[in-house]
Amino acid sequence: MAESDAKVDGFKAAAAQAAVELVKPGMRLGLGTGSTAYHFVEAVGVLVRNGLDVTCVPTSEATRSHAEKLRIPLSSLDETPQLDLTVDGADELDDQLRLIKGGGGALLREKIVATASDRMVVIADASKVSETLGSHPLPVEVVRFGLRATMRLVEALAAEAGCEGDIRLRAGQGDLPFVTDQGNLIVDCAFHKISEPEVLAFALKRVPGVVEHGLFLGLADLAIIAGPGGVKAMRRPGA
Ligand SMILES: O=C(CO)[C@H](O)[C@H](O)COP(=O)(O)O
Repeated sequence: MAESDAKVDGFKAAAAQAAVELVKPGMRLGLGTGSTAYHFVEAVGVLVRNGLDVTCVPTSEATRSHAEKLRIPLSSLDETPQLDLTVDGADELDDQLRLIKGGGGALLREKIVATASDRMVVIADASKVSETLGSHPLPVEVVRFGLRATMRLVEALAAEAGCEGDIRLRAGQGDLPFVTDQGNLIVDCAFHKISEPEVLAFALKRVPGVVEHGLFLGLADLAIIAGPGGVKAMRRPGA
């Protein structure tokens, strides 16, 4: 039976609380996006209120406004191009800490911030862990120009990479498409099973209209997973 929303939210909060233990004075932090990262931002807000000195780079406008309300000192990657630690959620992860991200539409900034960080830590409730990626649709950020041609090419190259399924433009408000913080669109690809994420990632990067995809490969070092059995750490093999 599926856990209740309140229970799942409690697991998200527990994972975030465990991750905040990694935050040390003077750190430059990347702040993720989504309902799990929300708890982490809240916890950092408490540390800041208690006098901790940190500098944070948000991965979305939503996280920026949340952090501003908590008076967390903010910076940008232009001012602070190298970060010590980024803590972010994920839509799905496997035991090699390969991730699907972008359910909240922030994948591009999230990937840029995670890549600029010495360490990326994922926080999630246990329902996000999968044996094989693909249960969650893969978000792909695309430019508006040539949208239909880009979607056709995504479909064709993904099929060559062994992934087939429904590919659709993410809806926003009313009849409008969802627009990312960077002014791009998101195409959600319901592949159901991504047996070789590296092969698919390489294929998607060949499409000129694709800005970035939600496969985060080799980026996360540690995942903090909370569920009915408590809080557990998963490490990337070889990290
Ligand atoms: O990638 C993301 C946003 O772009 C989020 O981290 C991901 O969607 C998980 O969100 P949540 O913690 O709300 O389940």
